[in-house]
Amino acid sequence: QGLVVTQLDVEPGECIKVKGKILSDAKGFAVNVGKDSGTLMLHFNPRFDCHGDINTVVCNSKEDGTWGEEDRKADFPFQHGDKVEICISFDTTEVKVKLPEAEFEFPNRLGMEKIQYLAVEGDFKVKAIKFS
Ligand SMILES: C=CCO[C@@H]1O[C@H](CO)[C@@H](O[C@@H]2O[C@H](CO)[C@H](O)[C@H](OCc3cn(Cc4cccc(/C=C/CN=C(N)N)c4)nn3)[C@H]2O)[C@H](O)[C@H]1NC(C)=O
Repeated sequence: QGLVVTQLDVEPGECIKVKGKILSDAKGFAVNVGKDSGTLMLHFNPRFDCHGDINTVVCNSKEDGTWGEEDRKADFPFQHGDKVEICISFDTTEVKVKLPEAEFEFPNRLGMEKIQYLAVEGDFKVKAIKFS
């Protein structure tokens, strides 16, 4: 189990910054934000080699424990061993994942108005978390 932060109150326009390092033999990692583990605004899941996906960012939402439709992104701006800084922000229509050289968007399917939960899972070593 990775880092889990609960009792957050992140509002639209605010930013959650996760700094860390991808393991050198990473198969995949995930950053989840939402209400709790069963209700996710965004499951941001870069896959190097897992579930049959190679170098693919898979995004999804989860409502009361049920996954939504997956959204596979074209961009894969990650490499084994990379130090990454991921900024997550949202508004009522979409959630954005900003990296220094890439940006991903995903619809705010559940119309969530605040983020109360953050979890980082898989082959990623969290160095710092910043809320701004
Ligand atoms: C083709 C067959 C049917 O279709 C597949 O059906 C699978 C099951 O539904 C989906 O997979 C599911 O997709 C979900 C998103 O939609 C979640 O990602 C879920 O994972 C949840 C989960 C998270 N976590 C923690 C975690 C997260 C990241 C890395 C690790 C560990 C790395 C291990 N490191 C090693 N070993 N070095 C661990 N555990 N489970 C995944 O199982 C596939 O996408 C889907 N594929 C396609 C093409 O449609």
